Amino acid sequence: MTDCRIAPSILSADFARLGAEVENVLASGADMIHFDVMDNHFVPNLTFGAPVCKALRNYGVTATIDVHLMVDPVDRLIGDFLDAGADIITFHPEASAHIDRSLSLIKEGGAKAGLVFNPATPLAYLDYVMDKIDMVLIMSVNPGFGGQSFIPTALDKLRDARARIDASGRDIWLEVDGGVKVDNIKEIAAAGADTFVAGSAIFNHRRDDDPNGYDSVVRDLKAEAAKA
Ligand SMILES: O=C(CO)[C@@H](O)[C@H](O)COP(=O)(O)O
Ligand SMILES: [Fe+2]
Repeated sequence: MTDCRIAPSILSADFARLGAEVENVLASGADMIHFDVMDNHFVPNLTFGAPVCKALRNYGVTATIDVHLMVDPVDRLIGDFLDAGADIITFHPEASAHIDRSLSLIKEGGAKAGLVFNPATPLAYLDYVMDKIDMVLIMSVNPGFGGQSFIPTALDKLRDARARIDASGRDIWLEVDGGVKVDNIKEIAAAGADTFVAGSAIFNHRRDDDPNGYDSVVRDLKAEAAKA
């Protein structure tokens, strides 16, 4: 495979040391930061909002911040995240009454836009908005929590999404989120993903003998993906 981006989900980071965790994981070779926003309504969990994204920017984080909105409704928060410095904003189509409008809000604000597909949500939502999409995010767990197991049917869905992206001729990233580990990333990459969210696989595998704590696991994820 050519592209391979590792996007650590800070959901599994130590929140009390968030700035340092982000700094360390980026210094370990991660390509971007995955920022999971949960509202205890669209998903049964509550995390953090735009002020935390802004705080990371103020701390000095310049890397791509990939905001995964698990909130309903979506539109009111888009402006907050654009102001907070988000580079990519993705949302679940079920959570927007006007998907085309939500995508336009993100793009007009200067960020990349994407749709997120739960395991049982059909890719048909892409049909009439492909020209506004910069990223397709395939959930390989039901959203709400880190540390769940990869749902194997996501592999077929990735292949389907890859075919749609290739047919579009556009530069659209195909991200996968949930249960990505060193021992399954090769198969996931072979199914067409180029951007890999990994939360527990990274933050639960800190090594004190690595210069930045996460060097070994980020290197192993990339090496396995490259074998696809
Ligand atoms: O969006 C979500 C969960 O809803 C994810 O981004 C998880 O945070 C990924 O965690 P792991 O499955 O990699 O531990
Ligand atoms: Fe996520």
